Amino acid sequence: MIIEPRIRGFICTTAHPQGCAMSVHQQIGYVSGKGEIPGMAKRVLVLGCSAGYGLASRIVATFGGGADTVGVSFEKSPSETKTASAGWYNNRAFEAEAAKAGRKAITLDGDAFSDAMKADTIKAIADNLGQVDLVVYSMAAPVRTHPKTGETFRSAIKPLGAPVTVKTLNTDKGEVFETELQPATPEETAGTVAVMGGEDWEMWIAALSAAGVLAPGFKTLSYTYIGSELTWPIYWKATLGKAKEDLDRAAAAIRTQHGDHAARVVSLKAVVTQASSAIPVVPLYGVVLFKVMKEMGLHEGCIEQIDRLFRTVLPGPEQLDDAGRVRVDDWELSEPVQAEVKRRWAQISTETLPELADLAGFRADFLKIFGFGLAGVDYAAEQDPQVVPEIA
Ligand SMILES: NC(=O)c1ccc[n+]([C@@H]2O[C@H](COP(=O)([O-])OP(=O)(O)OC[C@H]3O[C@@H](n4cnc5c(N)ncnc54)[C@H](O)[C@@H]3O)[C@@H](O)[C@H]2O)c1
Repeated sequence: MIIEPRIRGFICTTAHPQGCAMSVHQQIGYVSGKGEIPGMAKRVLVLGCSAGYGLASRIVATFGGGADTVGVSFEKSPSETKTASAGWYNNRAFEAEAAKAGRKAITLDGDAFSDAMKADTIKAIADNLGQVDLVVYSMAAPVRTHPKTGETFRSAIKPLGAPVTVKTLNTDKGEVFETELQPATPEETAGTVAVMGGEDWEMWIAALSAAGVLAPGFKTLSYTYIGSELTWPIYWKATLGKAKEDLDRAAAAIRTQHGDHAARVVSLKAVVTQASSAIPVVPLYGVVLFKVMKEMGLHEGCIEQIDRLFRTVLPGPEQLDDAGRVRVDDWELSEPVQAEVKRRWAQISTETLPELADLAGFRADFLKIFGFGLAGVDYAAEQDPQVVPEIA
């Protein structure tokens, strides 16, 4: 079949197998081109391994650090007539490239919040890697069924306390408009913390530790977003921020149990992923930010951020913020970048968008998540949705 993008709001319901393979291949090329990262963990577990920051972490671990990996994600497999989700293709492409490089890559697909997936993962680690030295927690999910109580929680992307009026962007139409967002109820806030907070991360570390598959001196990282005050009303000072604050609590609890260096929350920059595209305000902030950072020569996507995290930031002298977090959002939040973003933000409208922001770049990045718009892929060619072609 000929596979084309089918976009519904902020998701694309199709994915291109060869395009996803090309995207993985290009990210591997970026990391390999920078050479080896000395001293990196050699046995790595990535939770949320199939897309965005988790996929980038797995790629950097294997192709920068020479690591064997176990990855966990929740993706949809293909049928004869339907494409898989992009992450499923990414996983197959990653496994093939890792095998070619002589590295182990075992991927488990299913609900990482469940006890069953934790047990399967422990077995996969014990059978294939023995233990892990690094656990990356890079999950972004809309719902979580609690493994002990069976209760299902949903995250809500809402402000706290009072309604807020914010500028946002319809990325399909290229229209900037104001919208009023209603505040979360206490239950919605608690639900968001239950889904995106630190409890599941702690449960993973407890389960891995009890099973004896964490190597002595292991480290675990969980990713957060703090961002600038332009996005705070819907992010950092909103339901998602409450969930992310809970990661800081969880990191401290893991450190108390496993040592001062065992757990860190890492604050990353805004990038285009499936998770971030769904948050109001963030795409508008993103299109302005990307244009400014590109003009200043500071732009990074997932792979550039995560490569910098493992190659430069973590091996360097430890620099933590007041809450004990590692910061790789330093370029995004630097004074010159934020001053210019804020100047443009005050002027942003549907009319000024083409001049002040990079909507075309955002749209291209969004399509790339699903394997569309990559150079070197023949989109007019027939594809078998059940086959991920190898990129030579
Ligand atoms: N995107 C950004 O701009 C940004 C910025 C800073 C920090 N972060 C953080 O990075 C982390 C990853 O976000 P992303 O944007 O890369 O997300 P993403 O949507 O690209 O990837 C999410 C991953 O989670 C997996 N997943 C979702 N539900 C699952 C489940 N129940 N079981 C197993 N796997 C599941 C998906 O399969 C996928 O691998 C999040 O903590 C996010 O807050 C993102």
